[in-house]
Amino acid sequence: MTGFRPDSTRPVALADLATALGAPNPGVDVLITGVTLDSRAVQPGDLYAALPGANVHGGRFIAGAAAAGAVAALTDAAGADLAHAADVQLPLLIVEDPRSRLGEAASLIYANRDPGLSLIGITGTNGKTTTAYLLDSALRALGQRTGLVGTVETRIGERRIKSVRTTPEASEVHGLIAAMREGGVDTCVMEVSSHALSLHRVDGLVYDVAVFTNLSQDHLDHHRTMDNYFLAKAALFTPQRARQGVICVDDAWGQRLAADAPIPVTTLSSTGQPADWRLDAGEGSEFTLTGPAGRLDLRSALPGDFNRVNTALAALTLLAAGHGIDAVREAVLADPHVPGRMEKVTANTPREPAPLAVVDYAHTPDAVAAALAALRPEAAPGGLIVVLGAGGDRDRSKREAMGAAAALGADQVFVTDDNPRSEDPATIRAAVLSGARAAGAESRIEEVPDRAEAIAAAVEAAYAAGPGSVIAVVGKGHESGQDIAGVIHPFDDRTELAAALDAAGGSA
Ligand SMILES: CC(=O)N[C@H]1[C@@H](OP(=O)(O)OP(=O)(O)OC[C@H]2O[C@@H](n3ccc(=O)[nH]c3=O)[C@H](O)[C@@H]2O)O[C@H](CO)[C@@H](O)[C@@H]1O[C@H](C)C(=O)N[C@@H](C)C(=O)N[C@H](CCC(=O)O)C(=O)O
Ligand SMILES: Nc1ncnc2c1ncn2[C@@H]1O[C@H](COP(=O)(O)OP(=O)(O)OP(=O)(O)O)[C@@H](O)[C@H]1O
Ligand SMILES: N[C@H](CCC[C@H](N)C(=O)O)C(=O)O
Ligand SMILES: [Mg+2]
Repeated sequence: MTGFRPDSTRPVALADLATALGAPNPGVDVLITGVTLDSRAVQPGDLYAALPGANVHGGRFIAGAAAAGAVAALTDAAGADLAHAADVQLPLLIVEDPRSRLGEAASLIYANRDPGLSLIGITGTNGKTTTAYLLDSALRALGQRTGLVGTVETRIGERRIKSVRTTPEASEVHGLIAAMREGGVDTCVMEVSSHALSLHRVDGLVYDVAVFTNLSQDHLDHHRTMDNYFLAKAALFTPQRARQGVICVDDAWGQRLAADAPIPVTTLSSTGQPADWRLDAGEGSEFTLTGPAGRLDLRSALPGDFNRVNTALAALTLLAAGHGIDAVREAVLADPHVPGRMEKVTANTPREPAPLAVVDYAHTPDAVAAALAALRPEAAPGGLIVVLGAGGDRDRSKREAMGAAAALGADQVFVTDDNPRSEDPATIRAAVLSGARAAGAESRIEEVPDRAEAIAAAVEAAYAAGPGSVIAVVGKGHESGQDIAGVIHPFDDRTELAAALDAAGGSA
């Protein structure tokens, strides 16, 4: 749960909601003031959406929801059967696919047909969080009050709360937009995951600008094929969901999206593909953007070619949203802080010469390759050392490729645990290791199950490699816990890395 709900609501009569959803009217005169799909989060006056799930049918919790103050439930026939079997008296709105109606219901309940603020939605496999922070920082530099919804946190102006998922469920998303309107937010920047699109989490919202970063392997556990994964993302670039698009056409998926999108789009290329805007890399982190509205000389605050692209996408999104080119140039140069993405970590008492130590969120094969390529120029004469694992209960087929990308991109690889979740950690490591071993020499690859020990071993290896060495701890970025068998153990790569650097300093 995000924990944000609007303070005031405009109650909706159950009969009106039934009409809007095309559900039979239960004939009970109640007013609805909120909505949730989690019985544990019900507040008095709520509609409880009892949805069928992968583990359980929400219909099982209708009694609990009623006890907590829900005044009606939205469900399907199976949910209604469960409610009747439990002798629950709550009025029911029964529709065929309640998940697909939740956005519409929430939009009505939270009066979001006209949200009263600008909405920017960012999708793509990698770069959503980074681009969202870049945009948020630039919008604030432009004097706007901003809202942010994404992997790291949800923010309304200065109020912030840690995120559980990248894009919350429709009931929360709509509650958030209403709370942002109340809080005087001018623009909300939202990461829109492919899960969100395929699971109807952003139904009922129309983005002023939709942004596409890139597509590469991830989440095939959910989408099965890259084509389905692409189509889930492409659904954002339709008139029902967005007024216009900003699309990076560096990969073939972006090119396909730009060619097929039934909305106006602005394209960007950093690789020489035909596009409206061309990105030319300059010295260090500098680059120029050249396109129909002129030329922009910009600089990326974060290392890596890909961060030039993210910065360029942020700039083009602001132009698309109607900001002038001079204002955009200034705003994009405002220094953003992006937690856990290419974030430098330093020791309190470093033993000099200290290695460059970076925490990054790369958890796909493409991102691991991109992050290591970004750090390669820094790694001389010492080596580039990477620490990584892969998450459990997620796409299994990316693990070998992540290991291979690590062995190809780094000189030394420490394979460790990420969030094993319900899976056997050794099995996950074995997949990462086999990919690494297939791509690199055995002597450069080591398995250290405990993540803190792996980080400490990487620090020792960096000192052994000598001056100019680099350590990249990737996969968990901003995360503050490690999920092992459903228990979240406090763990922050940045803290562990700083502690390991300090310990190495102390041992000098
Ligand atoms: C595949 C997926 O996204 N599943 C989501 C889905 O699960 P589900 O429908 O199968 O849920 P279930 O456990 O069977 O329960 C059924 C229903 O009963 C409800 N329930 C359950 C128990 C209870 O006591 N009371 C109650 O009301 C649940 O809220 C749910 O609506 O609905 C649940 C409730 O909202 C989500 O928690 C769950 O997300 C799971 C935990 C998840 O991890 N999703 C990840 C993969 C995800 O969404 N990731 C994306 C992409 C990340 C990125 O690349 O950035 C994200 O946006 O974060
Ligand atoms: N434009 C990009 N192209 C390729 N790799 C990128 C790009 N931007 C960031 N990365 C890499 O991907 C990692 C994840 O970036 P970020 O958190 O911004 O993406 P995300 O799309 O929000 O990911 P998630 O879906 O997990 O929330 C970064 O830490 C970096 O290694
Ligand atoms: N939003 C991504 C985050 C993955 C981060 C990584 N640390 C992992 O646990 O796999 C997901 O839910 O797939
Ligand atoms: Mg993200």
